[in-house]
Amino acid sequence: MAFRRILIVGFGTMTGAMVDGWLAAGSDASRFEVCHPSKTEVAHGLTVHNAWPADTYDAVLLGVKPQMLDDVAAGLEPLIGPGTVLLSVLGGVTIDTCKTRFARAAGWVRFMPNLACSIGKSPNALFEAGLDAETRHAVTQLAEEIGTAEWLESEDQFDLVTALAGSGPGFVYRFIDALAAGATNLGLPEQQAQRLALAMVEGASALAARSEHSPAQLAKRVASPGGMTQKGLDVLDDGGALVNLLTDCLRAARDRGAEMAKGPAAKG
Ligand SMILES: NC(=O)C1=CN([C@@H]2O[C@H](COP(=O)(O)OP(=O)(O)OC[C@H]3O[C@@H](n4cnc5c(N)ncnc54)[C@H](O)[C@@H]3O)[C@@H](O)[C@H]2O)C=CC1
Ligand SMILES: O=C(O)[C@@H]1CCC=N1
Repeated sequence: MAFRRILIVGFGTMTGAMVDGWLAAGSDASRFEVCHPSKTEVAHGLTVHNAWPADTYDAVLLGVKPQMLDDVAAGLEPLIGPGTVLLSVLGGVTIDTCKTRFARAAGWVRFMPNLACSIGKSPNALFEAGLDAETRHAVTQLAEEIGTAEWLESEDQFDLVTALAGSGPGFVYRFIDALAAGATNLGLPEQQAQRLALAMVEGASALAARSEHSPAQLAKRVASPGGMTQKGLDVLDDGGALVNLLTDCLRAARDRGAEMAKGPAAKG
């Protein structure tokens, strides 16, 4: 079985990037429909419904902001019967919350992509409840069309995985900016620093992805003993500075997910 008809509720940055990826991977635009109360057109000429459609779909992809869940849940529920799987990309919204809102669904999936799905490079974290083996396979296929499928067998680590793989691009973009800002602080023209930082990260990550060496080994291959790179690495490694900073960063993002899961009052 494959998901042939998917209704998207909340067609924004994230679900738009997912559709870009699915279309690039060969899906036909007719596979997707969008439900939005005010939009008349969306990218790629997908069909837009301004009211809840009286139709059935293999899957509903929920992509509104988490704070908007209860604004759409009551209207959407009648569309999600025993033939429809609920796929949610909402950060900090648990499977139990999805089950409560859409109790009759064929199954519930937390599907955590990142924006690189638009180029087929998203590590997609997945957690499900209620799926049979065939439907779980269909979700795996859907994820693999836009990157990789990483199933979690327990929801406990979902917020941490979201912080790492979903929010991660935000942290990497900040790192690229910071590299460029550092070089600018030291005298390089800003535009040139940004160009070099971005091209360097692109090349370094592409190489790491296809190298037989781990990132730790690659760092050693760059650093000549007593040379320039080692001096720079010593700054990052001093007292575990970089690891500590990134642990704090991931902890803050992860814990925000748990806070959001407690309910609308916690959603800032
Ligand atoms: N942006 C990212 O990199 C990632 C976002 N996510 C999740 O994706 C979800 C959406 O985030 P973004 O795409 O960044 O936000 P966004 O603001 O770009 O998208 C939300 C969309 O929902 C639409 N919307 C609002 N009310 C609606 C309604 N009543 N009916 C139908 N559509 C409605 C908005 O017009 C907008 O297009 C969030 O829950 C977030 O946690 C998950 C992973 C990564
Ligand atoms: O910032 C957020 O809450 C969402 C979840 C992962 C990426 N964006």
